[in-house]
Amino acid sequence: MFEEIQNSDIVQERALLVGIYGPETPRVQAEEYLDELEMLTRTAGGITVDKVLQNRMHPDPSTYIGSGKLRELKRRVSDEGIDTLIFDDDLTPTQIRNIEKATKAKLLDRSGLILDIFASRAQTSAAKTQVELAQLQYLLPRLTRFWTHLSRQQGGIGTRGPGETQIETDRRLIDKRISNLKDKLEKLDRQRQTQRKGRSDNVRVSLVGYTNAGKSTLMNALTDTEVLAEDRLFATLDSTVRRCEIANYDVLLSDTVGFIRKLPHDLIESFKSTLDEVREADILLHVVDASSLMIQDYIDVVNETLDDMNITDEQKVQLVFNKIDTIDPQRIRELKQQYPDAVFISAERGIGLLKLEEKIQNLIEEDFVTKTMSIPVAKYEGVAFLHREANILKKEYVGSDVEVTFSIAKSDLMRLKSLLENIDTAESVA
Ligand SMILES: Nc1nc2c(ncn2[C@@H]2O[C@H](COP(=O)(O)OP(=O)(O)OP(=O)(O)O)[C@@H](O)[C@H]2O)c(=O)[nH]1
Ligand SMILES: [Mg+2]
Repeated sequence: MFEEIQNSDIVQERALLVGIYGPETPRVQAEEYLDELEMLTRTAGGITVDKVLQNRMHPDPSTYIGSGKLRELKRRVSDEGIDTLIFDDDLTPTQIRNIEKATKAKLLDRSGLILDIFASRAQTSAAKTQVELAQLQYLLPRLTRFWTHLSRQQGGIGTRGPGETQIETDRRLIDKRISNLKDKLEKLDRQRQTQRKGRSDNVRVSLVGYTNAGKSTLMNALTDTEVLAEDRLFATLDSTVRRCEIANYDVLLSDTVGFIRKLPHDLIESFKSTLDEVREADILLHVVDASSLMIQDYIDVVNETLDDMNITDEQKVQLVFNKIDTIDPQRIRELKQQYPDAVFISAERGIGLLKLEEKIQNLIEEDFVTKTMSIPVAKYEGVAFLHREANILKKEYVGSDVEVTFSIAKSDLMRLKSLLENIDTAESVA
């Protein structure tokens, strides 16, 4: 049963990729989706034999593609030695059943493929747990499919009764496993939270962006370390945090998992806590691959995913166009016009990094002010607040006052002021 879930036998499988285009997805876009699916297939270790697109108003509810196309697929599966059909959209259990029956090929959809890649790349206990949870949640509504799979191997027909029982047993097992995994994740979460405590004085910067945009390469360039960066999708699954200095500020820089369109919802759910680093960051550097053609699409996917993960827009987001070494100057000029606030860099060649650091410094300083205030000692709540939220630069007692020089985020300064106003100081005046 659990062997099936792993899907890892995709290694060197020969695959046909299948998608549709129509009123909602123009052909060029569908082609880009399939190119990306090809990259995913390669990352999973498969070989794309061909990409098949069909023009349709909607996916067919029972077979996704039309019956003519289905027959064509069936023929190609046997003629060209195709092992697997990979669909760009998620299929319903009915569609899976019907297509499997008609083509006798192994089926995978985009979510299944992404989950498979995540499973093969997960290194740490947290990532492994998160991926397994997502896989089981993905599998649960599709259990029938795996049963048809098994029943066919066992000779099929007539096994329906025992099959149903088997599914019930599997379902219970999986439910139990899911709740175990959730418990484990909660524990890991608490550990992580303890680790994060004590970091609150630093400025936190998080790298976010589409997979393969160059986040890890930028992390390496800014921190002089070696985080794995490679030309594969989802090279990074866990957040890595590194300390670095930017314009005299102690910065905690975190590198995170990349996003992709149609990221399976279960995966988003289970990776939520990995992205706590992002949630708690002061500044997000949104890294974009400047060489791609549909830049705004990629930016939108990242923004939508951040929304999905309830990452509030309290943080400042700085667009960083990477890989400018791969595009011509004319294109750079166009992009600069379209995105006047973006920074343009090549993380690999070290181009534009000083500009980027300057920008980060500006963002930090926009937010922080340095202040000197005299606070009556009696308003100890105010002083305690400062100790908690500000960087104290100087502190001196002058009579019944304490004179403090501190640097603080503007929003916290407002909170401090209203806190001080609301403390009743009648006693201290007397
Ligand atoms: N030409 C060029 N290639 C780059 C640049 N920055 C990164 N790359 C390449 O882009 C690929 C992806 O880089 P990564 O840093 O792994 O990208 P990532 O955003 O961390 O990707 P995931 O962790 O998979 O989400 C690698 O092959 C890098 O060598 C750049 O400035 N120029
Ligand atoms: Mg990475």
